[in-house]
Amino acid sequence: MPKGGRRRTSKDLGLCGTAANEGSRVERRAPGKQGQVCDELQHKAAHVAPSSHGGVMEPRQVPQVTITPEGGGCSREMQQEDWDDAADGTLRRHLSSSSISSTGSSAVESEDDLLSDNESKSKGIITLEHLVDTESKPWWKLKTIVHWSFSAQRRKLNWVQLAGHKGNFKAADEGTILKKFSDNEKQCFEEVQGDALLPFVPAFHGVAERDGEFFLHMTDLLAKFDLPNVMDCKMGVRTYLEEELVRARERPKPREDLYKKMVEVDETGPTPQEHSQRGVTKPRYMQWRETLSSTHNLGFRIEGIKKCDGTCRTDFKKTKSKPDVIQVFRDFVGRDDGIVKSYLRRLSEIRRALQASEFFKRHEVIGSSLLFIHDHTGSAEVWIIDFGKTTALPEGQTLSHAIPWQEGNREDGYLWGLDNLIHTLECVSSQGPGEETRSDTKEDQQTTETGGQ
Ligand SMILES: Nc1ncnc2c1ncn2[C@@H]1O[C@H](COP(=O)(O)OP(=O)(O)OP(=O)(O)O)[C@@H](O)[C@H]1O
Ligand SMILES: O=P(O)(O)O[C@@H]1[C@H](O)[C@H](O)[C@@H](OP(=O)(O)O)[C@H](OP(=O)(O)O)[C@H]1O
Repeated sequence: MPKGGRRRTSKDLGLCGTAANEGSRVERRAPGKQGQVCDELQHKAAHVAPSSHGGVMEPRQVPQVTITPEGGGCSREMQQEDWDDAADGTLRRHLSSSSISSTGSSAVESEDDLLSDNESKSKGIITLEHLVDTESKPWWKLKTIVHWSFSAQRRKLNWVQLAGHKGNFKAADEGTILKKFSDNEKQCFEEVQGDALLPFVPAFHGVAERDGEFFLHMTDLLAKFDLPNVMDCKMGVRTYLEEELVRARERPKPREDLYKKMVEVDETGPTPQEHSQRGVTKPRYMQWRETLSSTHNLGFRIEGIKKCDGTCRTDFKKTKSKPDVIQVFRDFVGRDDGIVKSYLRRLSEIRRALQASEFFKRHEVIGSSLLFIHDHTGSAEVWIIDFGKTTALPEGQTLSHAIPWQEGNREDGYLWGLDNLIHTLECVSSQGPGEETRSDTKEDQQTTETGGQ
């Protein structure tokens, strides 16, 4: 979740050349090389792309993406089947303007851009549309195909960013991705080395530089899956930092973008004053999001789901009640009880690890997600991602992660949310909820003190 700001230099980051420490190793790719790699990839793609006419793809074989009318831009990457569809030249896809590879514009853009997320995070189911007619666009304008060598294609076709900020991710070497640098997140990655949580967070490969910008280099959790189903659940009862609350109180800064997002979902959301100023403060928006979704009543919320059939949904802002959440989970896992069991096992392991973790005890974990991934082979995993807003507590202070938040105590409700999440999945399982969780999780058990912004 690193925010805009100016570009970081290695000096800003306190990095000098290649540090000995693996955690702070900076990889560099020479500026200009990317263009060359891109050209090579274009060249290769032109020769390996499935085509009935020698090496070069014909315009009519180019897949694009369609967002259904109710939709905005769902984060969406090309899927394997898209490629297959492209091969027989029968499908055509349109892509929302905010999404990656939207316009079929110049192929000069970086291949990495194909991993970028779109502007709006939600709302659309992507569908295929059969090609009736063809537009003749030169193949070199169609960046959806020309960027990847065949070996790299499969992984990239699988990749999806379900939540978070646009453009935060880039492709990297086989099985890895780059996330925009945040000092806070880097520190967290370094601190979990040696902690009980290590087996549950993506492997961290250090800091990487691309064309003067810095990134956290980490394992791509989707890489080893075959057409994965992916779900992002944001954990905790609170999604903003206490310091954001304090700042907004001291210097309230109503934001129009947040006001617009609020009105888009619920016209009656803003107060009369917010309507007249056409702005809401960040904590106010975040609290509204929390109470509208299941963050407040369950301690987690669903941010997005991508299924193996290529459909992608991030329109869960109002998915709040336990039965509604259970229904979404049920749909996500299909009727596969084996997958549910694997997820439950993994969640129990994560729970044990959290309880044993020194890192967890000493950090306020805000905005972090659990990423659920499974595929048709029966493989199912859950990973802890996004430490962008995970903050160390003052020396000597620890959190229970299970008691209600009151301003000042910095509790995040993570464990309470995890128990509710486990209970939700148990309800999805054919065996129903177990005794243990049934007794200690209850919807709406936690009340939070918002401090009102
Ligand atoms: N290591 C990873 N492997 C595969 N996919 C990942 C990985 N990390 C993140 N993602 C994808 O990217 C999305 C956003 O990740 P993340 O939450 O880290 O981004 P962010 O920009 O910090 O989000 P936010 O703005 O909510 O804090 C996830 O929902 C997931 O789809
Ligand atoms: O999910 P929505 O409704 O799109 O709302 C965004 C979401 O809650 C992000 O977590 C938050 O970023 P942080 O977690 O980094 O605070 C972002 O704040 P931002 O607009 O200030 O980036 C919100 O706009």
